[in-house]
Order: sequence, then C-alpha cells, then structure tokens
Amino acid sequence: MSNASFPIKEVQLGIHKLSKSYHENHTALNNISLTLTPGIIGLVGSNGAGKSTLLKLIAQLERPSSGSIQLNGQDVAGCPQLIRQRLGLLPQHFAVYENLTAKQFLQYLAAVKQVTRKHVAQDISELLHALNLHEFENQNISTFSGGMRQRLGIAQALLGAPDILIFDEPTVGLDPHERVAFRSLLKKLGKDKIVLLSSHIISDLASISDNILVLARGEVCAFNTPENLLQHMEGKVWDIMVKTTEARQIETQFKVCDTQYFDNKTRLRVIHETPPTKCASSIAPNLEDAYLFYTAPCPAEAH
Ligand SMILES: Nc1ncnc2c1ncn2[C@@H]1O[C@H](COP(=O)(O)OP(=O)(O)OP(=O)(O)O)[C@@H](O)[C@H]1O
Repeated sequence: MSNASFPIKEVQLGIHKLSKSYHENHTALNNISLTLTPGIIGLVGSNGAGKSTLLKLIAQLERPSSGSIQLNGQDVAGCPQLIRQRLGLLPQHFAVYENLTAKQFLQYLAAVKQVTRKHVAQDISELLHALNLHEFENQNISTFSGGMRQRLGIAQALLGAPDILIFDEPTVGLDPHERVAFRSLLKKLGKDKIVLLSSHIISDLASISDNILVLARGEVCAFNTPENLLQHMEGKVWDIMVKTTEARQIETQFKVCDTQYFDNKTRLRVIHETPPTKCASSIAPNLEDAYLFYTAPCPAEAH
C-alpha cells in the first residue's frame, strides 16, 4: 500500500505477526497482530507480560525476532527513522542531566532530536506551562522531585509535536492532581495522534482510553473499547456472602477479585461465566474485573 492512500495528517501503525525472544526457550512477545490508529490505547498486563517489549519494538529500540511493523503501509524494518522522526517516547526509566535546568534540558533535547519547527522556544515554553513546570524552568533538575522529573519526561516526549506517542508507565510518581492534569492533556493529544500508554493502574486508563490492549504471557488477550470490555463482562461478576470457612473453598475454585472480612462472614467478588453458588448475586462489572477475567488463571484449573 502506498502512503498516498492515507490523508496527510493521518497516522496508522500496522503490527503484523510480531514476535520477540530474548532467549531460545522464552518468548517475550508471541505473534502479535494489531492495527493502531489515532486515539489513546491503554496497555495493561501483569509483570513480564511483554508491554515494554512491545513498546520498545514499536519505538525501534529493539528488533523483532520475526514479524513486521508498518507505518502507513510501509515496512519500517530497513528504515527505523521512519518511525523515530514521528515518535515521542517516555521510557520506563527516564534519564536526565541533573546539572541542566528544565528549560536547558528541553532545548538540548530539541537539538538532539533535530526538531526543525520554527518556534522551538515557544513550543518549549508552552510545554513547560502544560506540564506545570514553568515556575521551575530555570531550576536545576537535581532539585526536582520524582513527580516533577516525570512531568519533564512527558514534556520531552512531546517535543517536535510527534504523532506517535509512547508513554511507559507515565503516571508513576504523579500525585492525584497531576494525574488528572495528565489525563486531560492526553485527551487532547489522542485526537490526532496514536498514544500508547502502559500502566498497572487500570483506573488510570479506564476513563481516557479509546481502546484497551490486554497482554498476558506475550500474547494479546483482548483489544477493545472499555465499553465493549465491560459489556462482555455483564453477568460474569458475582457478589457472594458466606461463612468464612466456606469462603476458603470458593477461593480455591473460582477467580476471586476482592475479599472483605466481617465477624464470621466473608464477602467475595467472583468472576465466573455462571453463578458460582446458589446465593451468588450478579453485580455490575468494572474494568479491573475484565482485566482479571482475561489474565488471572482460574484456581480450579491450576490444581
Ligand atoms: N533485555 C532483556 N533480556 C532478557 N529478557 C528480557 C529482556 N527484556 C525483557 N525480557 C523478558 O521478557 C519478558 C517481557 O518483559 P517486559 O519488560 O516486556 O514485560 P512488562 O510487561 O513490561 O513487565 P513490567 O510490568 O514488569 O514492566 C519478561 O519475561 C522479561 O524478563
């Protein structure tokens, strides 16, 4: 497919049968195929599920063992620059130059990234404002708190107005106010950019993601809108109040996603296709239930 079939501003990433193995007998990512278009894609999965591996492959920081990535229909294998020049990246471990000020750091990175936009100084000033760092722009980064560093990391990813944004756990270290501000910034960005966002905090992704991508053991378990994921869970989440001794038995048979203890009773939130017990009542699902439905092993099967 040629680039001409896409509108000038539109960006599309095609991921085709992508696999990555770091060792002979361990596959970090197994045969993943996806099409990503502008919008916010929330990436979730347990530790080691393959989230960072997928993000690193898309960012052209690592090469796949097999499979391919296409930008607007063009295979990027021989030309990683195709993606790199349109990419903003906040890696999981973000390094800074401690002795530069926030403004100097962004100026330096703009030069490294060869940002050619006319008004780089104005862009930097706007980014410092958007991330609530303008008051500290002339302060050395060595004096910054963890949350301020993370915001600086987000600002540097946005330099040059890239149309593919990758944020690996961006909300780590942000206080609740900053999380809210970051979410509203993302909402604006997601209108015409592909924004890939990984997090362990499902509630952070629930309200802003256009689609949620669930990875487990290197494979895609689900890729759907939050609404469709919730709809799929209807009638599969149960509230059960039993004697504490009976609760133990239920825990060994079903996926239990919450447990509350009272005097001699226990309330369980259970995920199952059919009522797990006679006294189970159906309750409204949330995205955490959906996540556990796809990723948690069923205890009965594990035995
Ligand atoms: N450079 C590497 N060398 C060897 N194994 C690696 C390397 N990077 C990742 N892995 C392995 O690949 C698998 C997927 O790791 P990855 O970092 O992608 O998971 P993740 O979902 O991002 O996990 P986390 O939530 O803990 O960050 C893990 O088993 C991990 O140990």
